[in-house]
Amino acid sequence: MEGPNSDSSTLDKSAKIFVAGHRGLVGSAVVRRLHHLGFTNLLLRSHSDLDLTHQSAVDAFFASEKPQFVILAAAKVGGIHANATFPADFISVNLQIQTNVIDSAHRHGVAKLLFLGSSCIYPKFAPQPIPESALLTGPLEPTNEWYAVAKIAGIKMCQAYRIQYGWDAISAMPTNLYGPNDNFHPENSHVLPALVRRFHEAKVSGAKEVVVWGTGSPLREFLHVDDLADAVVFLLERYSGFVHVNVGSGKEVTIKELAELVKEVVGFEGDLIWDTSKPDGTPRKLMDSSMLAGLGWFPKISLRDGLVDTYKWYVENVKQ
Ligand SMILES: NC(=O)C1=CN([C@@H]2O[C@H](COP(=O)(O)OP(=O)(O)OC[C@H]3O[C@@H](n4cnc5c(N)ncnc54)[C@H](OP(=O)(O)O)[C@@H]3O)[C@@H](O)[C@H]2O)C=CC1
Ligand SMILES: C[C@H]1O[C@H](OP(=O)(O)OP(=O)(O)OC[C@H]2O[C@@H](n3cnc4c(=O)[nH]c(N)nc43)[C@H](O)[C@@H]2O)[C@@H](O)[C@@H](O)C1=O
Repeated sequence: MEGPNSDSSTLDKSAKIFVAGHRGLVGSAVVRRLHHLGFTNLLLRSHSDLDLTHQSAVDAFFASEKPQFVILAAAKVGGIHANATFPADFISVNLQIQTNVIDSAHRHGVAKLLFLGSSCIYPKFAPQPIPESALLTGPLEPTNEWYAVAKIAGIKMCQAYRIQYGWDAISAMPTNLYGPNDNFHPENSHVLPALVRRFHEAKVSGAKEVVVWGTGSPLREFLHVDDLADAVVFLLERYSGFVHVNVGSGKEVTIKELAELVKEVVGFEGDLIWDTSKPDGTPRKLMDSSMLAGLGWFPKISLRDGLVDTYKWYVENVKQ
């Protein structure tokens, strides 16, 4: 799906841009967006070619390739179950990747870096919609506090390098994302891809019911990854501020409403069963994206359209 806002791009189309994590949900969407805009000199390395937790390998990569811009979309990512089950991996891997990339990028002359965090950086009971100023004002949601602490450290590292070296490192905080190349793992993924897979498999097998986690009452804000990629390029080109920037759709739904929508889009005709032994997580996390709106960026893809697009991609690429 085409993003609308970064079309009048100002960067040189031959700029050497390293998109870290280009095979993931976000990284692949950023690559699609940059290609659409005519960028011709993208620097890409898969995880097997360059493990970003290896400091010396990352440093050698930056020393030899000398990218001009970096979009840091490589991370250890997962849904509520993965975050709560593998806390050591989520804090350790993320701290290593972002520390290695940010520090090497600075030392080897990268002009600008964009770090991707997440809405989970905010306190569990932050004011709604959540402004950027809510950072570090209260306790985090326990299911993802390890991941959140790493992401907060990433924001602070960008700010520290800006203060000490005048280096142009910025941070974007997306809300819950979905789209092509998402992780559709049955347990470790986020809710939207998990439900796409579960409803699709139930439809194909003729199952009478589908189990959905929690009570269905938590509210979540979803943004299609093509909108996010558009915002990322927009910020890379037009924002050089100290404060991290929220990137949301401004629209929230309950998990129950989401499950009903996925059921309808997939075409499953059975019942929903709620497994209340599973955690709900944060009750609500609607971002206040007025700072980004003030810069002139707005999302374009509705949840229904984005879900139809994602299900089509899933059927064509993941399941027969
Ligand atoms: N998905 C979401 O809902 C949200 C995501 N974000 C943020 O967006 C960013 C990207 O997330 P997303 O695209 O969803 O995640 P994905 O898991 O889809 O992609 C992450 C990418 O990083 C790569 N990667 C992981 N570890 C390493 C490593 N050690 N060395 C090199 N590459 C590595 C992965 O490769 P491989 O698969 O081979 O390991 C993968 O290509 C993250 O910073 C995340 O916090 C923010 C808010 C919401
Ligand atoms: C983006 C954000 O994502 C994570 O936070 P989260 O928003 O809680 O993520 P989630 O998508 O996994 O769950 C959303 C809600 O949905 C419910 N739910 C129902 N059924 C399924 C289900 O089948 N799978 C999952 N995963 N959740 C389900 C689930 O119980 C919860 O109430 C962070 O850890 C962190 O990674 C982060 O930053």
